[in-house]
Amino acid sequence: MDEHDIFKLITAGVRFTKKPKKQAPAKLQPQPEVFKQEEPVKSDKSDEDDQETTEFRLLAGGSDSQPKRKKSKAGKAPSSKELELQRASDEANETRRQYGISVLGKKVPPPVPSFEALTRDFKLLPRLQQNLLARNFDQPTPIQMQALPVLLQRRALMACAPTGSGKTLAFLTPIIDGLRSHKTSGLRALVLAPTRELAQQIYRECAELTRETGLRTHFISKVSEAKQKHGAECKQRYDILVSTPNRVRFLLQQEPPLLDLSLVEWFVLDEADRLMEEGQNNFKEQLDDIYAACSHPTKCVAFFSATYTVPVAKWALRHLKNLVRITIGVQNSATKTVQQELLFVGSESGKLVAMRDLVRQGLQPPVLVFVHSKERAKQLFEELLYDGINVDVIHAERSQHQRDNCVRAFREGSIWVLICTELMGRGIDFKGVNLVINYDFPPTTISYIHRIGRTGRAGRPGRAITFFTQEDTANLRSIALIIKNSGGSVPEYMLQMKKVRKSEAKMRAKKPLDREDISTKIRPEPKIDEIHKSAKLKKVEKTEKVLKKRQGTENDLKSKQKKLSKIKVDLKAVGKRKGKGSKTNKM
Ligand SMILES: Nc1ncnc2c1ncn2[C@@H]1O[C@H](COP(=O)(O)OP(=O)(O)OP(=O)(O)O)[C@@H](O)[C@H]1O
Repeated sequence: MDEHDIFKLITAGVRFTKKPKKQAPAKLQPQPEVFKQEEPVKSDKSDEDDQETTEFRLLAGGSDSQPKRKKSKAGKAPSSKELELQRASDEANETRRQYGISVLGKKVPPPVPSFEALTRDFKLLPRLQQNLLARNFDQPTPIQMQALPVLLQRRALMACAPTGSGKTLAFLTPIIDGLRSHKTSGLRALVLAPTRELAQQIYRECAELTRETGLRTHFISKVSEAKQKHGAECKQRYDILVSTPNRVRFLLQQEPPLLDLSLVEWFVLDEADRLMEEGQNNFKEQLDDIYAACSHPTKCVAFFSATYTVPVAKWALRHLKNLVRITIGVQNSATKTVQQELLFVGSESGKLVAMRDLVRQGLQPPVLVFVHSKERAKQLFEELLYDGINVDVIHAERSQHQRDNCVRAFREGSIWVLICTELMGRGIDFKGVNLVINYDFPPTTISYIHRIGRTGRAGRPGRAITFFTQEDTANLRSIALIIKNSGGSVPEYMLQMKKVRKSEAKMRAKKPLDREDISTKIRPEPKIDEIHKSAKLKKVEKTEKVLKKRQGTENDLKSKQKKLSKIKVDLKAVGKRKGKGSKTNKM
């Protein structure tokens, strides 16, 4: 079995043989036969769910789009046309079952089993055909098999397929085929991704696929450059724009706007669930403005991700006409090509010991290491650099130039270990990453699925090690379940742990644990007055809580709270001046 065979098998996900209705629990059943566009997606109350917004559902291969067998009138034999339709539909469903493809929607076109069938049936642009052939891919992946014909028919699509299963090609090919040749009218396709690195990667793939088609693709690297590229005086118009939402919105907000999106026929969101997240520092608001500016009445809208949340599905069902939903394998699950391990390291300082142990045993580069903040990324970088490891670090505080260099060096193999934050957790396709280390426990299962998906891509095997301490046990059960569901083994006690309340899981996702610094430096013992002050601060906070609960006049409460917060600010200022001196580290 070669790499490609493994890829096909793995990305096809789990297959289920149809069981009689009585035996299968309701939540494991495929979707109902008739597709109801208006019906909101309900959150499955499955045990695995540790987040309010996460939808875990096992979907059987097959389709609700299957034409129902017409009863022949008064025993009349079906016509040859009817028989032909039935045969085609049975064949499509068999392919779907074989590759773990589930579809929801009306009249979903059959999956295309080969690139030859695709080019023949859809008469793909000849130059695009050649560019696809040049990639030397033997066969479309399951998501490509089903998403390509759907998008080539310009249907609205919400697609969910495992990490590293070729979703990028699944949306770029129909865009390029749909646009065909360059037009000077302006932008006709917009692809949005949550990070600059991912947008740049999509742009590079688009540049390869559009080679010699005449189509012009642009990636907004610097907004300052965008004025010349897109402003009114710009003569050379682009056909496809790949960007992050904030850059696009910035250009739309200029007076006069530097972007005209009224001709956009293709609107694609990669990592759609991340882009649609609401709340502070999220993209949803920007996306609303951008979507409103894409006023073309018949634009094709497509959402892609390896994970989906209920609000995204609800939005799609409410706003997109004639929507098709595709799921490959089990929704919101980790890719099966990754061998996953959970490693108990005791305490924060135990992580450095474990890391050094792994290095001593011999790391097989390239290795990606995830931590939860830029501060921690810098700290770990210093430590590993000191150990003489060929390491670099990437986080939002580094300049664009530094980030680009870092990504390039890691791709080229001159950097062996790359420390990163959530910034690199999604979408980035580093070829051949052998190992992902979750130095800091991922804040959510969704984050875990994406982080470990940086390895084990395109059918290659990968390995992921997740460190956990006593403090991380709250989310341990849900991640252990993800590992179990993707074929890995985990100790039984982890699965028996208490389920975290949704509110707590949500809070943890928003506010990760306050962890001890990563350092082997010996720190001075805290001075007595500092200990005293931190105890006093705790007391103040406690009193504040009690006051909030207590009934009393509002004014009284407010003035007391004012006094307390002043004391708190003063104490914090003292604490800050003393800095990290109060922390101890045992290493
Ligand atoms: N048909 C194919 N056969 C083999 N490899 C493929 C095929 N299509 C794409 N690939 C390769 O698979 C790798 C992963 O593709 P891609 O980055 O599109 O994955 P993805 O599904 O978007 O992953 P993620 O969810 O992590 O963003 C890429 O290196 C790509 O070149």
